[in-house]
Amino acid sequence: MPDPAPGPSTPVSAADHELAAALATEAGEMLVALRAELAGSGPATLKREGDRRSHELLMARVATEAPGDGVLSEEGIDGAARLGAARTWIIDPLDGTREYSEPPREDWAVHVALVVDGAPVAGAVALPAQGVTLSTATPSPWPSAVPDPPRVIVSRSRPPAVALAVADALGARLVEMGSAGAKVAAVVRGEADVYAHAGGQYEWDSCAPVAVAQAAGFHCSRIDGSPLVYNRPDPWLPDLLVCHPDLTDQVLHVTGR
Ligand SMILES: Nc1ncnc2c1ncn2[C@@H]1O[C@H](COP(=O)(O)O)[C@@H](OP(=O)(O)O)[C@H]1O
Ligand SMILES: [Mg+2]
Repeated sequence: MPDPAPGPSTPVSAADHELAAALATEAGEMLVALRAELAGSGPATLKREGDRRSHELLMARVATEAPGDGVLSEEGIDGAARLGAARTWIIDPLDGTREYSEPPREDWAVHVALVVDGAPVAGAVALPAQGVTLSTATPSPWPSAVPDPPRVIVSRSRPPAVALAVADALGARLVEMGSAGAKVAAVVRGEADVYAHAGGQYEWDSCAPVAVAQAAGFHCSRIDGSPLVYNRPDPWLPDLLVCHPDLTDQVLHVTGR
């Protein structure tokens, strides 16, 4: 009999997967309603109130539903408690804040992930304007065949040179989209094949998307192929590769393994 695979020392239950999905969906529904309520009030108000209200909702819900766990949120004040916690929730209350402030754009997301021993073990990415939540509670179908030409998805405001180099090497078509969560969701849903990012991001930008993509069979790593490790003292995690497993070797050949 083979040795059991190494895994987190703290059990993760079905309830954790369901909680991640429920929280991301709930915050997303609030954000959709808030966007309608604030129609006409301008992008700065939408950005400020969207970030703040979603963070407040999620912090209150985690405190009630998972009281002993640590939390790291983009909009919170970080402390040392999460580093000593056996389980830590890593949350981006509104990813693609800029796109949220530009209705009717749909490329923004809510990220909720649970990290144990540095690994995202449960997570959800809500795409509230599309009425969709991807989660580890019900993993998305395994990747289907890569089309010809493949599609490389990039930031609409700051596409990194590495993504353009990958697209060039693969003879791929570029697809522009806001939000890290929306881009990873597009890969998981078969609307793109590679998301290669470099130059800046934080753990909350990629943690829940990576939980969802890994559960659906996609390759997830740093841009050089090394593992993504979460809940470190410094949440700066500037690069990311999520791609169709059939393209991993070709992409890593370009991005520097
Ligand atoms: N160079 C950089 N430095 C810091 N954060 C970056 C970044 N490039 C992208 N991000 C963050 O990654 C998310 C997706 O960005 P993009 O849409 O450009 O791909 C955004 O998160 P937020 O909207 O939560 O701030 C954005 O702030
Ligand atoms: Mg973000």
